[in-house]
Amino acid sequence: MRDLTLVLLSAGSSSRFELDIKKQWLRIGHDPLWYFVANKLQKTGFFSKIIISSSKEDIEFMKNYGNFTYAEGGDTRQQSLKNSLKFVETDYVLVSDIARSCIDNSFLNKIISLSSDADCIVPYLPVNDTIVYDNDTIDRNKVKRIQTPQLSKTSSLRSALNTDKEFTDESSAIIDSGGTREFIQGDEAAHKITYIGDLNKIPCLEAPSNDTLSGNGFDVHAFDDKGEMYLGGVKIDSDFGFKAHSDGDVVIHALIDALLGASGMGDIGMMFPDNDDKYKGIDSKELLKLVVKKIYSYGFIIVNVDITIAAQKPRIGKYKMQIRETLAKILHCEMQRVNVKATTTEKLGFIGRAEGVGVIANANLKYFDWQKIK
Ligand SMILES: C[C@@](CO)(OP(=O)(O)O)[C@H](O)COP(=O)(O)OP(=O)(O)OC[C@H]1O[C@@H](n2ccc(N)nc2=O)[C@H](O)[C@@H]1O
Repeated sequence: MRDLTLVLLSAGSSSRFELDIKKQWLRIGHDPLWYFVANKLQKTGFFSKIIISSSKEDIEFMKNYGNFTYAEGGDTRQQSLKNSLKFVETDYVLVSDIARSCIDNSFLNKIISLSSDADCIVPYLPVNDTIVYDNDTIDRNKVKRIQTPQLSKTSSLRSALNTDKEFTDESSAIIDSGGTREFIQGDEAAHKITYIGDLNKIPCLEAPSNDTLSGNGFDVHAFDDKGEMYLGGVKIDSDFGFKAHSDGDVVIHALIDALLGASGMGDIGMMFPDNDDKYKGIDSKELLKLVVKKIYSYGFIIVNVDITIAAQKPRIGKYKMQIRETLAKILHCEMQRVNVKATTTEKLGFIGRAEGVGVIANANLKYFDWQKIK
């Protein structure tokens, strides 16, 4: 058995998937698709290391799930592969697209254990349809539908990728550089998810968990005797604002922490450090929009949020509806799923002494149910 590294390419933008969610973040139970695939392949014991190529911002979140080696993706599949090869120390490397999510062990074992001295071992499927190429009908027996995973000699692949030409698979690059490849019978089950309709052709994927994921957020800001006041994205009539690095919208900050908490993405200070000039005076609605985009792209949907504003002043009542409308629009959910409460502390503590405002928020999320759209 060869000493082997697995490279899983998962840095795609899912541009052809036409949903807010990136396909590698579809959930199988509680597991994102990329983790479902990496975990399954890790359990085969075939690989001395598993390298996953993904976008820089996704890698931060992915580290929550597993102790794989993460390589920053590039603008193209080939660039992502080159970046991943920097971490490969074995003579052989198996490269697969995360979107081929149902590779079974017998298929994998057939590729890995093939005794061949070719630079690349390539699974393919025959073509059953009539093929017309540039208006000419061609011999379909000479046509192959190439699949991954492909097994390459690491040195051959590295030198083959030392080119300005772009290839969509390893074997094409290796052949172009004068290397050799051996074809092996592919597997229909190793179908690649490209379009939403492909979800019907991936038998091994189970439905996402129906659990509700709950998170909470808490934030406080002291009053400042100058500046404008915003709460829940709404301008509040007052001659004082909040002491803060941003616009001090303590409602949105608590809500962001509730969303980050429910999705397991840490907290607001990790995502928007309060010593980063980029966020000085920033409209907190922009921070919320960034968080909501991540929530949806990572495969969550927002069920409801509930916010309690503890303040002796300002009076919140007349702003509640406007706050709910503003937040619901940013959260992409109906207004009845956004509840806003206000309370005083009966003049007790720093809030009762009107030194500042405290907010507690709760958010409930579910996983996007892709089974309903396929
Ligand atoms: C919105 C922003 C950006 O402009 O600033 P403000 O406008 O509120 O000042 C920040 O995201 C607002 O982050 P927030 O988390 O409320 O600030 P802090 O309470 O100071 O915490 C900053 C960071 O320190 C960490 N932290 C905080 C308290 C603590 N005892 N230990 C910690 O390690 C937290 O994990 C957080 O990520």
